[in-house]
Amino acid sequence: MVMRGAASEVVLVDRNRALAEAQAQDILHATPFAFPTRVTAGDWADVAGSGVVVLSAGVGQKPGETRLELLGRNRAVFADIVPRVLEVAPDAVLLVASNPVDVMTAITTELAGLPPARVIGSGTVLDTARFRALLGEFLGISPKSVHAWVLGEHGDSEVLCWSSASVGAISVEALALQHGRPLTADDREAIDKGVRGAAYKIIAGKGATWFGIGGGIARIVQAIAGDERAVLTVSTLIPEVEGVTNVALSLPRVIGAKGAGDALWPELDATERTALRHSAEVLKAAAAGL
Ligand SMILES: NC(=O)C1=CN([C@@H]2O[C@H](COP(=O)(O)OP(=O)(O)OC[C@H]3O[C@@H](n4cnc5c(N)ncnc54)[C@H](O)[C@@H]3O)[C@@H](O)[C@H]2O)C=CC1
Ligand SMILES: CC(=O)C(=O)O
Repeated sequence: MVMRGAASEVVLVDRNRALAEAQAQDILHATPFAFPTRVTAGDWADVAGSGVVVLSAGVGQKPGETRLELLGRNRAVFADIVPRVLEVAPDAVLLVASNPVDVMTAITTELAGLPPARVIGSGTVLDTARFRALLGEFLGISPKSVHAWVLGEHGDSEVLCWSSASVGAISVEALALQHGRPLTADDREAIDKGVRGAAYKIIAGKGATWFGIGGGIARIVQAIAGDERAVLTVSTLIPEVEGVTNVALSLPRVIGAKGAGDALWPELDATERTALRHSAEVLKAAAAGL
């Protein structure tokens, strides 16, 4: 957030106060090279008046663990922190990052008793970024100029929307052909694996993922703070998707000061539509299991 100038003030709250203070100092020292942000460590009272509260407390995956396996532990953490946040910042947009982020978004919406628009999960903002980055690498094009989306669960059942992936006014497939390097089934599989398996690979190497999600969270906060009406793939509780009711998952949504606005219902091919239904069913079952 400091590197993007997404906030005028950032307060870090962690039950490990020494850690929050150390991180706050370290980040503050980057501000002369970034944006003039006030960065402090604080207690819940210091969250008062926030426009956005990012909820990232809890446990992360150990190597090989799935996101859904974290559910019970992180639900208990959120049952502790969500009421504390609402007590001091009742008007904030809540932005959930803790995993499994879709089910945690549904749980937070319920715990907070807020309209779904005010409780956003970072969802597939990160997977979408990974997809764009890998397609950009393959095509030799800036990832910022690649328009491609990952929908559904932020997790194993996520849906890479190949049918609508484009650059400029041309599909990625046609562009790859124009470049004389057609996108083969093996290329697609490698990109799919690179997106879907990214967290497992990074966690095996360094214990956690930091920078991709940091960039994604900052982008969402910036869109809220600037009331941008930017389209980002985030998770919110949806009454119905592909026949599955009352489930939180990612679709492209319009993000502004009030949180997540309308979904842009994507044009999907039959395989993607089936995969989105499966993803919704996986998430619904995980929430029901709890
Ligand atoms: N949505 C996404 O794309 C991503 C989600 N994550 C998720 O974010 C969460 C955090 O990940 P990391 O920062 O790597 O973990 P971490 O273990 O480094 O940090 C979690 C922090 O939460 C604090 N905490 C735990 N319970 C608390 C409570 N009741 N009150 C206040 N603080 C509390 C801990 O002291 C710890 O410092 C995990 O669930 C992880 O899976 C991580 C990366 C990407
Ligand atoms: C940890 C996680 O959810 C990710 O990096 O995708």
